[in-house]
Amino acid sequence: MKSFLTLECLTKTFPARKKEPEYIVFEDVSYTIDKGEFVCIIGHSGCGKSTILNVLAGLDKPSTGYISMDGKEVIGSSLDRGVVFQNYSLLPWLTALQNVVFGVKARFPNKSKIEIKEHSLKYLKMVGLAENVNKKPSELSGGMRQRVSIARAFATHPKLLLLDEPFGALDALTRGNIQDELIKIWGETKQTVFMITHDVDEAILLADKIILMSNGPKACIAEEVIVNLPRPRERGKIIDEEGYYKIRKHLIKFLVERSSDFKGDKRRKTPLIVDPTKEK
Ligand SMILES: Nc1ncnc2c1ncn2[C@@H]1O[C@H](COP(=O)(O)OP(=O)(O)OP(=O)(O)O)[C@@H](O)[C@H]1O
Repeated sequence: MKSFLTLECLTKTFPARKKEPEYIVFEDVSYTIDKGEFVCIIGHSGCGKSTILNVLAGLDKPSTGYISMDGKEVIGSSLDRGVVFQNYSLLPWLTALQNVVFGVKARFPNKSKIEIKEHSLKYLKMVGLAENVNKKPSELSGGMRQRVSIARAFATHPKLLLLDEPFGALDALTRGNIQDELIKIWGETKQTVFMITHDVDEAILLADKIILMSNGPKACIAEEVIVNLPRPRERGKIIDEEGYYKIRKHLIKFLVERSSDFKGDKRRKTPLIVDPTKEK
C-alpha cells in the first residue's frame, strides 16, 4: 500500500548571512505517514521541528527533496493541510463563530449559509465553547482561543492537520482539558495529524507514533517510537498502563543521553523503529 504522506530525502539549508555560514537544519530525511495516523515529533529546541512542519504546510520549501500527499506533490499552502500554531492566529475582529465560519466557507463554498453555521457550531461545541461562540478573541481566555483555532482547523476537514506546539502557552489544567478534547475530536474524525510537542506525556497520550529528531545542525529522524497503548486513552488511566513508563523512559533517555549521537556516519537516513513496551 502506498503511504499517505511521503517525505523523500528532504534537506533544508538556510543561506549564509553576513559573517555566518549557511546552516543545514536537517539533511536527507525520509519518512512516511499512513492515513489517519497521529504522529508527534519531539526533539531539542532548534533541531528543526518547526522547519519540517512549515515545509509540510507549504509555508516554506525544502532545499532538496520531495514531499507527496495522497499521491500529489506538496507545493505551496492548501486547504488540504490545516495548521494550528501556538499563538492561535485568529482574526481579532471576528467572533469565535465567525472565525470558524471563515475557514469553513473557504473550504466548502457550495454549502449554504445555514449549513456552514451548523457545521461550525458543531465543532465549537466539540471543544466546549457552545456558550462563547459570539465572543471576540479579546474576550476569550488563551485556552478558549486555542480551542477556537482547533475547532476551525478540524471543521475544515483538512487531509492533514499540522499542530505546532498548540498547547505550549497554556497552564497544565487547561492543557489537559484541551488534550482530552483533541483526543475526542480526533477519535471522531480520524484525520491524519502531525504535531510538535516538547511534552513527552502529551506525546504518549496522543500519538500512535513519536518521531525523535536528533540535534542539529544536519539533524535526522533518529527513531520512530511506536506507542502501543490501547485506545481510547484517558489522562488519568494511561498512567496505570505498564508500557507507559517504558515509553516515557525511552523518550527521556533519548533526549538526555542520545540525541546528539547521530552525527557524521552515525546519522540515520531512515529511522530505527522501536517499541519500548516490548523491551525488558
Ligand atoms: N528563516 C531562518 N533563517 C535562518 N535560520 C533559521 C530560520 N528559521 C529557522 N532557522 C534555524 O533553523 C534551526 C531550526 O529551527 P526550528 O524553528 O525549526 O527549530 P525547532 O526544533 O522548531 O525549535 P523549538 O523547539 O525551539 O521551536 C534553528 O537553528 C534556527 O535558528
